[in-house]
Amino acid sequence: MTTAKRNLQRLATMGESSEEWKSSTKRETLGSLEIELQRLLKTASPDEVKYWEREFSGFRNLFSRYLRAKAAIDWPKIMPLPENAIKSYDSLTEGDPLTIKDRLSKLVVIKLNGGLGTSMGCKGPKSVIPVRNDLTFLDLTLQQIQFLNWAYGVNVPLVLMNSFNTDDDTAKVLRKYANVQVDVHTFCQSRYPRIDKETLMPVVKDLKDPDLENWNPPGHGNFYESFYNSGLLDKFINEGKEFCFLANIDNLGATVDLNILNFVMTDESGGKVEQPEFVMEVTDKTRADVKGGTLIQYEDRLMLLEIAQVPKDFVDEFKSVSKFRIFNTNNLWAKLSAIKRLVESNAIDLEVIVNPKHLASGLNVIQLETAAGAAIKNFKGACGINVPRSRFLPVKKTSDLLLLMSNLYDIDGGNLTLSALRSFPTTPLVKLGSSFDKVRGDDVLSGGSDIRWMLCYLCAVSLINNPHYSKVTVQSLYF
Ligand SMILES: Cc1cn([C@H]2C[C@H](O)[C@@H](COP(=O)(O)OP(=O)(O)O[C@H]3O[C@H](CO)[C@@H](O)[C@H](O)[C@H]3O)O2)c(=O)[nH]c1=O
Repeated sequence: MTTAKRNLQRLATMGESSEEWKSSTKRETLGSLEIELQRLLKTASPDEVKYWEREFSGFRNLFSRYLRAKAAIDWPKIMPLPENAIKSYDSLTEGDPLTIKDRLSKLVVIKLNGGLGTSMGCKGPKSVIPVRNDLTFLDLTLQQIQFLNWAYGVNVPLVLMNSFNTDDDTAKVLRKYANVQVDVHTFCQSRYPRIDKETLMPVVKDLKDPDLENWNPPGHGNFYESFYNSGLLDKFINEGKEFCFLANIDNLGATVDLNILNFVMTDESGGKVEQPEFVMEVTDKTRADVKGGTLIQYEDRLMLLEIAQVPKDFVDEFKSVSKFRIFNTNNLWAKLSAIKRLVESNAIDLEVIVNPKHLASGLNVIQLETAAGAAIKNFKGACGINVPRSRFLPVKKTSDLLLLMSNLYDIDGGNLTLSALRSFPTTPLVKLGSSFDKVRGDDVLSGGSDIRWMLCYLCAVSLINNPHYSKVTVQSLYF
């Protein structure tokens, strides 16, 4: 009798729920996966065997957590956040001005640079899309750090976590920063096999097959392990660095904040309160914040809840701003020695997010991912800080980009601030028709811009400058 038939029989006789059924069949898959991974390893070129062994060890770990995990979050178990879970940003101070330099010298800035510009119709890394005056996310990020280093006479390094999708292109682009006064380091996150949705086995059959469709970067939660494996974590600890500030490269509001830096590095309680090893910057949720994550209290712990983990029936409730009032900006501060301790003891236990995809070949696959903020529950004394919206300027769609392209924001030293000429403290809600989904039709690395997009931009700039408009809706333009 086949495994599937045996399971069917068990289901009929034991009256198992469909969730239990799914879990039990998944568990039986682990053995088959092991055989498949061993077979795949034999197809690796001899000089890459060690690399693949390490990647598969991480993948095996993630896959078995996926098999062990309960299928969905138990919605009624979500509790209101405890009172002290989220600190108010206004309660923080910069601390002693004479020691700011000392604190900055113990900081490392890390930007998550594994994402592509595909959602805005671009090939290549998202970070090389021009935002303003032909300056890209990467240019502006470097300007921000260079400005900080000049202002305080320090040398805060910038680390980029690339993925196999962005590593080569980023390396090419980085050459142009040879004269910039910022120490830039890069490392590449893991590369895990995409899984056939039906068989739950890796799609790839030969490790020499160059087709990148067979692989996925396993989410930014992979940061902790990959940073450790890169050797950079140890290097920075040995140099006396204490904290890292980690953020999405597509959030230009994620600059180094001296108040939060002082909060994580200074024990003002004289040892009475446990110092936070981890801080998540959250912000008041708006109706624009539909995709992403929020902090919840679950099974007596703080937990990041991502939209992908929300059962279908509760998605509207999750998106509402009444029950879930705050939003994870993904600006995270983590103590380097704590990352080392947790990785070495295999104690970073991130919820597995299952991301279904449909490949060009027609195959339905799943990719397993984790989110960096989910580690909040593993660090000691972790908390959230409710930061002003100016620290969260995400660019996920061309409509977000339009705001940053327009003169709604002033730029100084790579930092964006809302123009004083704007009569409202809020930004306009921009809705663009589908003809403006793409930044440009060609490769972002090769330059050249899309004329329709530029016209739309010019039109919107004039709307934004008019204080009577709080909404910009451009469905289509004819010319
Ligand atoms: C999946 C993945 C992403 N990235 C990079 C690309 C982006 O710069 C950054 C965020 O990735 P996204 O896939 O866009 O994640 P996003 O949907 O924005 O969600 C994150 O950021 C949101 C705020 O924008 C938070 O509310 C969510 O809790 C958090 O998970 O991380 C990587 O470097 N590696 C990856 O594997």
